[in-house]
Amino acid sequence: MRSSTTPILEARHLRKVYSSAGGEITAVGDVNFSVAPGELLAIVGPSGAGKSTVLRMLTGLLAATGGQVLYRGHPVEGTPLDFALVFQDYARSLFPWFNIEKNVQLPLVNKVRDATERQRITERVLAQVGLPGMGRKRPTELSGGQQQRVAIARALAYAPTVLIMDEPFASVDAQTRAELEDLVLTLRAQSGATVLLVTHDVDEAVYMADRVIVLSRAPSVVLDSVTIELPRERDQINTKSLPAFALARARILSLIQQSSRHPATDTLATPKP
Ligand SMILES: Nc1ncnc2c1ncn2[C@@H]1O[C@H](COP(=O)(O)OP(=O)(O)OP(=O)(O)O)[C@@H](O)[C@H]1O
Repeated sequence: MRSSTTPILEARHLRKVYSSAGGEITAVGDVNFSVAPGELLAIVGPSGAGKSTVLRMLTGLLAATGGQVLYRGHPVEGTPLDFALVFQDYARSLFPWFNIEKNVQLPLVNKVRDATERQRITERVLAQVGLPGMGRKRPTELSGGQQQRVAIARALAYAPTVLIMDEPFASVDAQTRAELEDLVLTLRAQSGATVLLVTHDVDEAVYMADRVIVLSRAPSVVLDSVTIELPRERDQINTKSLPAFALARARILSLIQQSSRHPATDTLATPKP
């Protein structure tokens, strides 16, 4: 998708300086980008580039030191109600003492007042993520991949306008990872949601995204915004065999490698006076 339309989300001169006992660390230097409605935007960069920090600022969970996040043209103060978040650590994002249904329904309690309707939505999303009839089980009775499906179902139940995912598939095996990537692509096609995905995995970013933002080492800036020239319908084997896939992958990997070879001088902690 091209971003010729009005952006739904914008990062303007985002900056984040963390203060810790050892001094100050400028994690995010000056990050600027915008996201079009319905776009799937992946954010990649070297380890420690500040990808998660940028994502947390976009969600309003973390205050920026400088700059602004705009959602539909308005500054974000606190997480907008139509955002849903999925993180890497499914084991900590599900409540082990609640069954699957209850876990999926928790964020819906204030949004959908009618309990029967909540139950109907829960059953629908569990079927959509391939876990029909599993609602009465507890998270510990499910595999890691199944637990992450529940986390995705919970986000989906909320019918978000913007789905934010931070390394959502990093803790599952390669086969499950591929299945979950395809699941998110299918759900995104059905819902039309805007999706932001932080990932370490350049192949995953190219496979899933419409566009990939490449961050430099900290203090990060956007090195490039790479539009992925692949058909919208993706397939784990055929898409990855296309020349356009290899070209985008090579370009992004080379940017990350170059960035890693030239460490930014102000990455190191500056001791407090
Ligand atoms: N709460 C915090 N307090 C102090 N420093 C932090 C905090 N959170 C992150 N940092 C530092 O900010 C920098 C960026 O961290 P962040 O987790 O955003 O990067 P990342 O690109 O997501 O990393 P990775 O790819 O390794 O997951 C790192 O140097 C990290 O140590």
